[in-house]
Amino acid sequence: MGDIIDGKGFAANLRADVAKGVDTFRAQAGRAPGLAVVLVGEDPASTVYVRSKHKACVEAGMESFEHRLPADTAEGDLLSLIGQLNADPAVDGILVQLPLPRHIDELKVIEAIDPDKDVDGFTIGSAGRLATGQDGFVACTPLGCLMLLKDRLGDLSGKSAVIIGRSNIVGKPMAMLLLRESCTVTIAHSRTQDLPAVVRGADIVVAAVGRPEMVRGDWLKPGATVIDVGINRVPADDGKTRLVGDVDFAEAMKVAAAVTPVPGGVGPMTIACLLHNTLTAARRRENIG
Ligand SMILES: Nc1nc2c(c(=O)[nH]1)N[C@@H](CN(C=O)c1ccc(C(=O)N[C@@H](CCC(=O)O)C(=O)O)cc1)CN2
Ligand SMILES: [Mg+2]
Repeated sequence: MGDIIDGKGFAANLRADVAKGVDTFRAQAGRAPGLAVVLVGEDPASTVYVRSKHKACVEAGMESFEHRLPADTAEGDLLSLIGQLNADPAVDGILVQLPLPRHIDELKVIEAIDPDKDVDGFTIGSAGRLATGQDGFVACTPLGCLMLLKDRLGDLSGKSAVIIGRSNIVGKPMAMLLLRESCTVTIAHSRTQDLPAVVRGADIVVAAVGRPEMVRGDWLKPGATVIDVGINRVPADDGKTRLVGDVDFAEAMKVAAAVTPVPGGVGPMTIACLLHNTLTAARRRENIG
């Protein structure tokens, strides 16, 4: 039986470390780090995530500036709000909760964020900095996955990693991070031929496709480390719904050395890494170590 990777516990420790860092920052800078969170519309999941981010910020001793805009907000109004936040000295980090309503061009909005305040790591500037090995912000979910992998495995150098999914916010930055750690990286996707055989070659599997329990136990190399980024809501036996990942957890646990659960694995790391990035942004802006 493999081990369960306790992302929730790791995230709680990271948040406590950030809170200590915030105390030190406040003593040095005479102010708290500030995060602006922008939510457009009332998508129920996004509303929950934004509330969690606000609560986590306050618990870490940071300033949280919440901007809730109606679903029919004009793109131009959202862009001018981002312009104001870019110019606001109390704001170290800016986050626009995704997805945005369909009439708004997500790329245009993200690109309006100052890369020095891009704590979500979604701008082209941040992606470019990551790809070229310069200081920038790494998207929170892949950063959280990397932290869990390094905690579990130590040095990742020479390991074979397969990432299933090629999104800009998880798959691609994850590949860059693992390459930076000297892994041999494969990005698999919907057109990959014989995906089970590709996954079977991996010491590290990161599943980020959004397909419930797609990765089966017999796809895994015995002793692999499995990071499940999927958060899929599926019907449960009692007529309600339950959350499952992209990996069949019970099967994976029989073959792998360690697996992240859903919930309680990667998800909590996303918010903890957001706080981590915001503290980093504040330190950089104040030129503090
Ligand atoms: N601007 C952003 N938008 C979105 C991001 C992001 O990082 N930045 N990521 C996701 C949503 N997300 C944070 O925003 C997020 C998703 C999931 C979790 C989490 O803790 N999940 C729990 C389960 C929660 C549940 O019961 O539904 C878990 O996995 O244990 C936190 C944050 C998309 N948008
Ligand atoms: Mg859109």
